[in-house]
Amino acid sequence: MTSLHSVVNLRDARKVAIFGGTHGNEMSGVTLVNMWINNGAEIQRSGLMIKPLITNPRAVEKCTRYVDTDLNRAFTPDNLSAPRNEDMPYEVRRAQEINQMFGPKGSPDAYDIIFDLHNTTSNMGSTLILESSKDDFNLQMVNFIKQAIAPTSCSVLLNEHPLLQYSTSRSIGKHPIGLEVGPQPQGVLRSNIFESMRAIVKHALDFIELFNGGMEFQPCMVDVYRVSEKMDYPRDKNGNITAMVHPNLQDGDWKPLNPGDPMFQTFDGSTINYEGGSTVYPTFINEAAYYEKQQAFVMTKRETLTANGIKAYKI
Ligand SMILES: CC(=O)N[C@@H](CC(=O)O)C(=O)O
Ligand SMILES: [Zn+2]
Repeated sequence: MTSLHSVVNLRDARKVAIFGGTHGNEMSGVTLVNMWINNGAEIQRSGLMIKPLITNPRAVEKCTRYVDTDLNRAFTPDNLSAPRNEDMPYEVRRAQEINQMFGPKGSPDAYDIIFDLHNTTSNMGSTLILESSKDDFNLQMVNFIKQAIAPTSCSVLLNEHPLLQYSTSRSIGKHPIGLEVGPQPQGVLRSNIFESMRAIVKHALDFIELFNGGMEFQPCMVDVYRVSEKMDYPRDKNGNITAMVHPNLQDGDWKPLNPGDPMFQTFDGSTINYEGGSTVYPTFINEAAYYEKQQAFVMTKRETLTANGIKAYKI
């Protein structure tokens, strides 16, 4: 391909974690991880240490997103370094425990790859979530997965925004990767969503095995949707919503929203249009968990990233 992008040598990846139940009511990840804890044959790969973990067992038990605070926002430097005490929110204590087991975040001891399994009530299909546009390993893995499941589509959401990025459970690993599959209601298990998630995890593990085995992956391009802005529902002065996602936008995740297109519908039937200056690609449209986060959907822009080729070197 180009001389700009070459093949780089990376250390092989030996320690892999699969997190489920970071949100206790997202049932595909909870069920798959519990299944793999009982019998890990399906996720074993030669030369790999693969550890499935229920990250928020109390929330899973209650079938709720979280108990005290959102675990997938809790892995901040402040939380992780706070002196331990019993009055801390449960999820902050749990974040410290998980960081000890799979991190420490930013250290050479951290797990190489952490998959975190989520479900959304939005019509997003299968989506891989990246936190860096520069991570050649993850970009190559995503490219491999996309090709493996084609013609079924798998979108890539890049959350690399200075203000909108958050401190995820997976962020303690060297190569954090989220897997978000929907639509699936909270607390519900749907076979199609479960199987899509399962297939993607298996392809990802195949990729890691091939990489460790010495396969060289050529430079590639990956189409991504980069998070640019979040959009709240229209609200009154008490904070109550005054409009719903417009029927034209509902379930239209990843479809272009052009200036002037309908966005919300008020209870008395009037339409609120998108007034932005350029086309965006909304996703997480009407996600149930985001009402409390004042978010009706997130806007993204399309971009093509280029990844270096990669090859493992052994030490
Ligand atoms: C619906 C949902 O929980 N989505 C995840 C996305 C992610 O893992 O980055 C979250 O907000 O934490
Ligand atoms: Zn989630």
